[in-house]
Amino acid sequence: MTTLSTTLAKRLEDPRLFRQYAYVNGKWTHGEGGREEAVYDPATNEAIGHIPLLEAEQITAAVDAAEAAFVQWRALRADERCERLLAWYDLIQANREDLATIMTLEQGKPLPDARGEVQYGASFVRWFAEEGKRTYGETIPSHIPNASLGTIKEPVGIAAMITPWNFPLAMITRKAAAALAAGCPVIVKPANETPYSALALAELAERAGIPAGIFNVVLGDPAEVSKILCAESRIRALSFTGSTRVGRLLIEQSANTVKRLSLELGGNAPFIVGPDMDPKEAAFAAIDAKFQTAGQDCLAANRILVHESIHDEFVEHFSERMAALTVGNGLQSEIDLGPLIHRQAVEKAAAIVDDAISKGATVIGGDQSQAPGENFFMPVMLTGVTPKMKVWREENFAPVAGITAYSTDDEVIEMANDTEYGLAAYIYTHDIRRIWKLMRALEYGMVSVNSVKMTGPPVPFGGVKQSGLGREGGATGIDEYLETKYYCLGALGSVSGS
Ligand SMILES: NC(=O)c1ccc[n+]([C@@H]2O[C@H](COP(=O)([O-])OP(=O)(O)OC[C@H]3O[C@@H](n4cnc5c(N)ncnc54)[C@H](O)[C@@H]3O)[C@@H](O)[C@H]2O)c1
Ligand SMILES: N[C@@H](CC=O)C(=O)O
Repeated sequence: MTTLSTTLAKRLEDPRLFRQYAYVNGKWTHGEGGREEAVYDPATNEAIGHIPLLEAEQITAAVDAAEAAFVQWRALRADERCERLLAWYDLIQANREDLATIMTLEQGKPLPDARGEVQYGASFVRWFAEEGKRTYGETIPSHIPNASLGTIKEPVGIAAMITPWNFPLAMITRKAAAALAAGCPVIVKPANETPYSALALAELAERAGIPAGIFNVVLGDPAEVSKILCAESRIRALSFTGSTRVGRLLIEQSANTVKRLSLELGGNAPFIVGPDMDPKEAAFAAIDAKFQTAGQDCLAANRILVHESIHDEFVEHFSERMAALTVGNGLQSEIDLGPLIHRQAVEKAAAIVDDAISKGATVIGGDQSQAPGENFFMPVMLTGVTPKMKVWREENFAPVAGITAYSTDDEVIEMANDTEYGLAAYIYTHDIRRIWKLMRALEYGMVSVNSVKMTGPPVPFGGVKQSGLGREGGATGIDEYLETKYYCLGALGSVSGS
């Protein structure tokens, strides 16, 4: 019998990249209790394969393995770890097409976007391979007679990572490469919706010579596994990307073991368009900022705030462009939007649209009878949105664009900041004074001016308020996995100028 999993394996140049096991201590592992879960292609709702749900002792075994492997991994020179990470980078690049196919099948995003994510994910591996060589300590001018003072950087210890389904590969590499370069072993718990990208990364890590126990992928019931990871005192750092709801839970669960926490949580990005903008140019940029990954992006423009003087023209261009977007199976060519991750996401999007309409918003587009399958959601634009509506307050994570008009800069600042979130904001205007005023006043970790693209390895990615803690990427991303050890070398005799 041909199943979709044999079909998936056949689609790959290297079928060994498709693994249906967890990966612990360098071994492909099934669940000792026999529990399994199916993984579905969101475009067709067909099962692509299964994953084992590990038992509690198996999660603890991953921690044992990481603890044992840590001794040698941290003892390697930074340039030796760099070589292994660069080998991993090369293998990710060499297998880009297979990795993209796996991603499209489990996540649904169009194949060109999946290829882009593989490239994006790989770029963090290369970045941190090099950054690992620059984890400098410092020399401190001494205030203690005959002493030398300074700091050295040391790996924090075992790092656990819990990652989401919307970027199944890059959200792992941005964390794991930083931790590995710092000398930490890693235990990844990917989203159950998209485990196969993580497992393919494990296969490639093994081939790259990353030792057993250093890169582990555990699978299981998310709440069960996370509880064990949080309670485990040998895990010193926990890095999570996902919803603010689960982020809060992990803070609570990690309190007893006082872990280093990095949290990349939800967003509710405002997209502000100034009165000087060409409405067509701004509308096309807003389309890109809203609809990538079918709106399932923490950076997606959630509230589009357009100056009243160009609002109507903006809306016209936006709706024209939105109507031209193609929705379908990401494996087909010329698709702009794939499916949402599952039926609940479609139901949530529909509820947000209904709520807005019931509170007075005007709806354009979104004829759901045209949806090419159960998990698809046709793009919708809502105008006249207000703070009372869910589309304003909640991250919709769907192709639902909420638009409203404003009249002054002060008003739009207040509107933009009227949320518990603070991840990313967009400003479109060429007026330098307005840019500076808005950029400084917006309570967001990242502000992008006249550019939809803002991310990449060299930048500190992260949010303020309830969008999270810490930064990933950039010159400081590796610090999430390093401890600063201060030393005082005393009784050195007379140390001149110490
Ligand atoms: N800030 C960022 O960098 C960033 C990037 C990507 C996604 N996100 C956010 O992620 C969210 C969407 O992703 P999602 O739906 O996968 O988020 P989610 O919080 O539901 O899941 C994220 C991870 O947590 C696990 N999880 C789910 N329930 C859990 C529980 N009760 N206890 C412990 N772990 C649990 C999931 O299995 C998954 O691995 C959005 O809010 C989005 O903004 C943020
Ligand atoms: N697009 C984001 C992921 C958020 O969902 C990124 O680039 O990190």
